Amino acid sequence: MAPRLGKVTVLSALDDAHLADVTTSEASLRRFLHGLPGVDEVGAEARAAGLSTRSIKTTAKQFAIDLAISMIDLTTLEGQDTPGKVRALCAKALRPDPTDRDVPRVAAVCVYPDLVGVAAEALAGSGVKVASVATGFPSGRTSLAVKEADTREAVAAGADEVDMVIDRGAFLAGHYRQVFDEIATVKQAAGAAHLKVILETGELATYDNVRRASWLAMLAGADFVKTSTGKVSPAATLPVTLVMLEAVRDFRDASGRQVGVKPAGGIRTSKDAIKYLVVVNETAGEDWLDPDWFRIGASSLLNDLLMQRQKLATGRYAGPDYFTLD
Ligand SMILES: O=C[C@H](O)COP(=O)(O)O
Repeated sequence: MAPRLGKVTVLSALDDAHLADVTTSEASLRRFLHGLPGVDEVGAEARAAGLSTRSIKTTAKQFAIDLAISMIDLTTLEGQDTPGKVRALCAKALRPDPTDRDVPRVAAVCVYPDLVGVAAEALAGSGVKVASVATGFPSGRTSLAVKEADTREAVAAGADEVDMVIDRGAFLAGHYRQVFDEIATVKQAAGAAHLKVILETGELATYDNVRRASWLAMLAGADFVKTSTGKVSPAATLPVTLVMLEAVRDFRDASGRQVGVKPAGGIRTSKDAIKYLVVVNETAGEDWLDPDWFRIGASSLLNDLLMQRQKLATGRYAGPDYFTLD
């Protein structure tokens, strides 16, 4: 059973009347965010390490591999991306292994805004979502007007999901109201598209900040909280993801609204992906073990999952050359 760190404090702070109060001013947001219980650093790391040693046997492993595939936001975020590369990635998203129709599709393809149209056309009607980074990804150092325009353009071109970055400088300077307003503005600009808020946890310095940034994003309307851009090291880690999972769990208890979690950056092996699924199950619980509520942002994880899947089915590895490039 996961320790319910500070649940009582959070619940009592967030009854309905209070929820509105919390977000009205810089001072009330600060009071609330700094009133959240501190993260036990040693405890969070020990718990993540303990969960990552769980061994998953054959049938459960097969299930976990397919679940992980179905949760991938298959990502390309390179300066040299081309429409051809995005089309190839979309083909892979739709049919990860052309020789095996039982392999599930991934959840989404994640691209820069200028390539959303290409992805939307390639994925039309398939159920695989188009996700786009926006708001001056990866640094977020543009004006709010530009961030809004970036978001609107991505959605107009066909993005189902928007992955925005927060202004880490403003957050670290304690300008919580500014960060809140930015997220709320981008949420409005995104319209019906789901909003994933990237905290860039590698720049937030402490687990307490990760907890505060998660709550700030959720209070401002985030549909998902996401660890990283993949451009900063460290990117996703198990303890950081565990802290974010505790936050979404406690936020649902307090507000009744469920928010998803997306670790992203540096997740490349089946072993790692399965560790994340164990942490989800043991921290937030089964309700989050679904692509609607948990995603893995990755550019080069899918092939390893396919190789391990084939190894389980046939007893031997096909080798990386067997599959198309991630
Ligand atoms: O959002 C996803 C990340 O940018 C992917 O990072 P990665 O290339 O380390 O898998």
